[in-house]
Amino acid sequence: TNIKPMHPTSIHGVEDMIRLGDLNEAGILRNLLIRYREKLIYTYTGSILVAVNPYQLLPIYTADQIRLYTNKKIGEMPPHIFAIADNCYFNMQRNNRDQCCIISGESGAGKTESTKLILQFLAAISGQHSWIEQQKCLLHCWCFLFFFPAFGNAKTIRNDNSSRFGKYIDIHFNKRGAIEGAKIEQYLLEKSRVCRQVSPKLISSKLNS
Ligand SMILES: Nc1ncnc2c1ncn2[C@@H]1O[C@H](COP(=O)(O)OP(=O)(O)OP(=O)(O)O)[C@@H](O)[C@H]1O
Repeated sequence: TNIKPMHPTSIHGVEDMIRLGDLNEAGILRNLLIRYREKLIYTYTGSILVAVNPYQLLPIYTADQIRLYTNKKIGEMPPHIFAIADNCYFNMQRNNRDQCCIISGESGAGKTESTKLILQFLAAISGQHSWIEQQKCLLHCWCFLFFFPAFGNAKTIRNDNSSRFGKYIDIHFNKRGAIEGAKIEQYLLEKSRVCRQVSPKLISSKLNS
């Protein structure tokens, strides 16, 4: 008796979940599932971007995609992590104010990958000014992509390359909008993320069972 007909927006899914007729947990999950099946891993909820980890390389992070998302308003193009990066970059330039991006999710959700994609976008659009600036941007990105994982990541049951600490990354731009430098300001070491080796006894009992 409590069964309600599905709202038309829940049949094909929507790009911005603010527009969902069934704005409840089931409606949101269904919308994300419909889009995920079509390999559409990004969905907006207003100005928040929800990303579903595809666990496969999708052809949506190319140089062409960067060009497509540069200097566009949120909502002008389908939801994408590049749209968020572009929005931050142009708001910073337009309003001359610092911008902040918060990336959250459970272990293995794709936070580090999303951070890398934002850096990739910022390096591409801010390194357009000169060759030296472009090389500087690339150097900063390489530090993030290779040095930090080498020191601070470990394989866990949830993620083969899991970060053992949270990062607060400050990216500094010059007046022309090119990346000047970057620093990691704080480390957040959660107790639950400190890892240790499993005891040899436990390993052998697992192997024998
Ligand atoms: N956009 C994406 N495209 C393709 N694969 C992805 C994407 N996002 C995440 N992945 C895959 O999921 C794995 C886990 O992602 P990631 O390391 O970013 O998670 P995390 O949220 O930072 O986890 P943790 O909190 O444990 O560090 C990656 O190694 C990658 O294989």
